Amino acid sequence: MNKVLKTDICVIGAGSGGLSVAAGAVQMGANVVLVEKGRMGGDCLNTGCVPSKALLAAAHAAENARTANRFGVATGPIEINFAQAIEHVHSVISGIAPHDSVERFEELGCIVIQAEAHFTSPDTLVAGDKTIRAKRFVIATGSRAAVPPIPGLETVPYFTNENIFENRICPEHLIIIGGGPIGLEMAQAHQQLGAKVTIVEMMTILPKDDPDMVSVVRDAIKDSDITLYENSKTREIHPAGDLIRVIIEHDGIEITLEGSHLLLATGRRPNVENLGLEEAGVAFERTGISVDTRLRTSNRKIFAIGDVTGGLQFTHMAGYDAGIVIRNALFRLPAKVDHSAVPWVTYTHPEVAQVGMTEAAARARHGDAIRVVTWDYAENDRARAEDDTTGFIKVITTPKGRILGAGIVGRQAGELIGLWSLAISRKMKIGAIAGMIAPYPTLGELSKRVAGAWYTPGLFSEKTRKIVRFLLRFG
Ligand SMILES: Cc1cc2nc3c(=O)[nH]c(=O)nc-3n(C[C@H](O)[C@H](O)[C@H](O)COP(=O)(O)OP(=O)(O)OC[C@H]3O[C@@H](n4cnc5c(N)ncnc54)[C@H](O)[C@@H]3O)c2cc1C
Ligand SMILES: NC(=O)c1ccc[n+]([C@@H]2O[C@H](COP(=O)([O-])OP(=O)(O)OC[C@H]3O[C@@H](n4cnc5c(N)ncnc54)[C@H](O)[C@@H]3O)[C@@H](O)[C@H]2O)c1
Repeated sequence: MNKVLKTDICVIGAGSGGLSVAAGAVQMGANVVLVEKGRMGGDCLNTGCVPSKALLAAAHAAENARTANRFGVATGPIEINFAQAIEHVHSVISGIAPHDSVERFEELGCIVIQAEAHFTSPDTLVAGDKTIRAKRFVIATGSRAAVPPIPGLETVPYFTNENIFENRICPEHLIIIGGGPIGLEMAQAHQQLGAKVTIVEMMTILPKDDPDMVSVVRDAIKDSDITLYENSKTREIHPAGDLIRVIIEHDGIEITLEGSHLLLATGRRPNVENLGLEEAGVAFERTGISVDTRLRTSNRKIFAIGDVTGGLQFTHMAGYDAGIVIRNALFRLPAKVDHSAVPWVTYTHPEVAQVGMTEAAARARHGDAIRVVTWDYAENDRARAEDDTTGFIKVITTPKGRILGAGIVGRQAGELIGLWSLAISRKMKIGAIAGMIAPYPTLGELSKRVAGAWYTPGLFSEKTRKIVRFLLRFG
């Protein structure tokens, strides 16, 4: 008979969420069992954030070399070794992997089981030849690429995020279905590394972001050699000799595309299958495991975090969820999730970053009782010096200046959004940002200037002029 392992916390899935719970809980004195069926580090390390940003870094190097001429730097024709770019991707993964490894987690004091786990009852999990009983379980099994029901798809080879970073030959023509963050980041990475790229999106690109910002990204994509079809239905897919034929409907017209490779980037499905969720009494839907604001499932001793809950699918959210679970499970504090200051960034060129409410969300909640201020990169001296003046920052406040949301499209938008995340989470008013001293010349000045713009109508008004003239009478 299996030996039963008894523990305080059992975590299923060693990705961004599961590793954060395990590392935090064990270092705070809990006994922790961590179960992982695949590679330690999950999607983010192996097939998500890390490889995609590493590939983008290689692509940016190519693009910078290609455009260096405008600074008077001649590079001559550039040569791209795609396989070497992929080597760079894998060396970055290998560099980070020890931090997420079995060895490190065992050293921290966790028992790590490398097997697929499933519940057999509300308080029992089986993983390989081990049976685990835990005071609390945490399901952090993540998500996988959703495969849309396109007729003929099964007749051709295709990439998803799971295998594209294994491809060492630059695609001659990469057709990408889906214009969300994965589709756009991979489109630019491959185009800048030498591939011809076509994107087919059934709605509009980046549908979760502010349309004003998205239109700046759309212009950049159209200015590059990427072909973009929005509002287009993919009708069918066939092999065509060595090529892949994709038939789409765009503006009522049938268009036939032929590519050497195909990437599906059409969203995610939560990993809820074969987990024994019914046996555990854990309710779930197609979109993910249902959780309350404390991330408890319908079985109060089982929590679910990260992508498997189908919420905001980002590494930093899986990490944030982990903190909520630790407070609930270890300290018995009724900590609840607060999504009012969640940032996200899409690493296109230009980057798009958002935190808090978009303008549309703020209008839906507050009607016209909001103020919207913007400031252009073209007015920023650092952006001019670096010859990258595309983009703007937009901030949404209440009439009294409480910050509701901020969006940035442009160079380093992801680095700039942190200030606004802090401001919203600390419920700061826009005056705090306007009063900050920003070093010159930095892109950070964009934040100060947009906050200053909030005061411009009042500051340079007839009323202010009258007050100043009155005060000047006294010497
Ligand atoms: C191409 C791409 C780029 C991305 N870029 C970014 C980015 O730039 N920034 C960002 O914030 N987010 C990004 N994301 C999203 C990010 O990767 C996910 O939000 C994050 O990995 C979710 O973490 P998780 O812990 O919920 O799941 P995962 O990291 O997927 O981990 C789940 C783990 O559970 C294991 N598992 C599943 N079922 C079982 C089982 N039954 N038994 C045992 N183990 C099991 C899996 O093997 C996996 O290792 C990107 C995603 C993709 C695909
Ligand atoms: N920079 C980042 O933080 C980053 C990067 C990549 C991924 N991610 C995370 O991973 C998630 C998944 O990314 P994603 O881009 O796959 O998903 P997504 O859901 O964000 O976007 C998928 C896109 O595909 C389109 N689509 C769906 N079915 C289609 C079809 N049959 N034909 C044409 N278009 C279709 C959708 O309209 C949508 O625009 C993201 O939502 C995000 O949470 C984050």
